[in-house]
Amino acid sequence: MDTDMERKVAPEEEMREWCVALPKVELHAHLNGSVRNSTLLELAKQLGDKGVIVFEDVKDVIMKDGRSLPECFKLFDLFHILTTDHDTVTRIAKEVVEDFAAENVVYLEIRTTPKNNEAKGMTKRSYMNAVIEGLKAVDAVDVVLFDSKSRTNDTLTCVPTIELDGDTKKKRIYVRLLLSIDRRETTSAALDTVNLALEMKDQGVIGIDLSGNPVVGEWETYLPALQHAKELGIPITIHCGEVANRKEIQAMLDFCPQRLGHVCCLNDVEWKKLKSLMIPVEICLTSNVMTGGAPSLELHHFADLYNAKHPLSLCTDDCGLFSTSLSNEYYLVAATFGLSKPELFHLAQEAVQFVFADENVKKSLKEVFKHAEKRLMMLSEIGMPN
Ligand SMILES: CNc1ncnc2c1ncn2[C@@H]1O[C@H](COP(=O)(O)O)[C@@H](O)[C@H]1O
Ligand SMILES: [Zn+2]
Repeated sequence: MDTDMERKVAPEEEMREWCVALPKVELHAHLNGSVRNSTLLELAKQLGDKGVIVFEDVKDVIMKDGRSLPECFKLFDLFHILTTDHDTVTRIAKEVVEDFAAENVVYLEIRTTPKNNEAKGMTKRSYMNAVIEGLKAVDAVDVVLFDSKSRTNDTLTCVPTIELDGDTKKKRIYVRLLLSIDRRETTSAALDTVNLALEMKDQGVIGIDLSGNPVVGEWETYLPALQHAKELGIPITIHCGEVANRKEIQAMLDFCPQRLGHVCCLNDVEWKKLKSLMIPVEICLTSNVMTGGAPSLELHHFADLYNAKHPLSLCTDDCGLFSTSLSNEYYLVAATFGLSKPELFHLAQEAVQFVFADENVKKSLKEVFKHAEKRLMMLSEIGMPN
């Protein structure tokens, strides 16, 4: 029988563990799509007991495997019923950060749609305050939420604290917020969100996202708000090409945001244009395969972009909804496309370049990776690519 010292680990299992140990940067994660199933079930049970929903129906929906794109958006409406009060928003924000930190995400941009809900006395501002309260309530890890220019002592003296071999130091995770404009919103509501992002830039809000059901709404509706954000110097990321809307994909590429999410349904001309513009892409493998944006993992456009050395970063999109994790997304890349550990490390490290946070944070993150590289090399005697 194996002793602990001689523990034999299957290569697949060893690779999974290595992907967890790898420090990672998450740039595309929706708050309400990243909620733990156990929390959703608990919230559903409470609302079921109050007679607001039928628990058994909701339970089946939450636990179902595989979701089409239209089903996802039905589910989000349900999630929003479950999570829409200030205390619950605070709770899920706290848990989501804890979960990402637990798998060695060292920098997290979490995006969420600020919500008005008169019945709950909620404004977009109070919703965001509840999110921030959740981030501050995290105790298990050290959350760094502000830019060094707006607060002192937060980022300049970062000591990397990736724990791979039983150190007892607290882990550190940088967290920044992106405010999402939902495609159902009006121009004026979208402008409110951009103005809120400006107002909250000293509180960890560093960017704008355009998301929501891709078959709903018109590009022209959000353009004034996105233009406004651009003029204010607020970085922007856009969900692009989840469906084949030629006119919109063209307009999004012409707008040239700092980053794009998904880029699934681009035709040859659009694909060439994306590559020539070198806009960094947030790649969401599991999400795209589950919602039909990519035919399979093997045929996912990751391979084309990766081989072309296009700037990209692996992301989860909605780790709760799609039952994945960022470590799993790295594992899938290794298992599907045959990337080696040094290549995976390089991929994770490169994502630092595309974060919306300031240069001090980037510098600290580079240190984190430098430090981790030595440890990961010790862990599996790997060499890094030149
Ligand atoms: C699957 N692909 C996707 N495509 C487009 N938008 C998505 C999305 N996944 C999530 N969202 C957007 O994020 C919201 C949930 O988080 P928040 O309430 O903002 O925290 C959804 O309502 C949708 O607008
Ligand atoms: Zn998304």
